[in-house]
Amino acid sequence: MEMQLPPHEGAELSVVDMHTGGEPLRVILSGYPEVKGDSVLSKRRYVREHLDHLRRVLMFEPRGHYDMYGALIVDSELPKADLGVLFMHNEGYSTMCGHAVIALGRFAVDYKLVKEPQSPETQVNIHCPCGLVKAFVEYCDGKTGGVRFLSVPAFAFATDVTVTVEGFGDVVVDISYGGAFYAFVNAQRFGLDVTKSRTRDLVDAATAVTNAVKSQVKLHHPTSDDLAFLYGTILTDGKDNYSSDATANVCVFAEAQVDRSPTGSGVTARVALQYHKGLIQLNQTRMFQSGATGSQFTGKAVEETKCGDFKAVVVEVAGRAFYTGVSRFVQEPEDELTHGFLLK
Ligand SMILES: O=C(O)[C@H]1NCC[C@@H]1O
Repeated sequence: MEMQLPPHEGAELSVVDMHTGGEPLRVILSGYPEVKGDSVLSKRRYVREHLDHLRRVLMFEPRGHYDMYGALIVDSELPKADLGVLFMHNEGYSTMCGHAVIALGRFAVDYKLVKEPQSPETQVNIHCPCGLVKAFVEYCDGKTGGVRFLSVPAFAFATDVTVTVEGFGDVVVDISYGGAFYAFVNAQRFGLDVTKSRTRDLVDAATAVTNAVKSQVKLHHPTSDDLAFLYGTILTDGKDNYSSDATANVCVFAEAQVDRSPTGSGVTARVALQYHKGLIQLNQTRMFQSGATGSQFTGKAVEETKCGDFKAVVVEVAGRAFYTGVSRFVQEPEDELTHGFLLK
């Protein structure tokens, strides 16, 4: 049987689906109108204000699901960038996404968004809303492989901050930035284990922390107000002292969305925090494991730098992404659920 749709009306959107450590990435190939704005950050504002219906179509059911994640490739204003990208999820548009950068690195080489690929690694400069991220894609005999990236300067924003969390009382959290801000807490504080507890219990605790930090701590970022918001909470196994063993964490971000991967921007922020606390040295590679799927990324601080007045580090994260398929979606005008819906 031919893989063709019967005659139909309505808009079409085509995508390539990938995953990195189990976390989906839907890369949008076509179907979006021009995204206006003279910078990636202003384009992020533009899609939020004018094109949000398309995020719902591609992220929500029946084409996506509660935990779907997407990437829209846009032009960048930076001469050094090979591409710009906007990230989307169940609640809106994030500023950084490591699992997406790992997948997009491969995608950019395979779909020829960079000039001549080089072996053993091809560099792809990806302009994310948080800034320029440099990805290095293994490339051999015409095939792409693992990806490592150097993120924007990452820094510990505040440590040992006490917040009052509904249902749990006073909780001490650390807040760190890895292209997006996260709160970090040892899951033990809630009697939970990031690798064994029910996902729902981890989500409830992490969401309560996120709500508390959002309402009780004012964040700021030295370069842009657009970056100054809490993206999520990462519950950890507390194994922050350097070890050759992996340390596990679960990231709950956006609207109680659960990352299946170890979270690239979360690993970046966590390494910055560990470095700030003197628990890891420059170029000491640590393994980070997703409590959700067991998938792993490596992370290491490679250089000291500054971000405004914050002492910061450049963090390198590495992982692997895979293709899962391609889809051509349609929106039939008679379909009353065509705009998308979510079940909580
Ligand atoms: O790997 C990351 O950084 C992302 N994964 C989903 C949530 C974060 O944006």
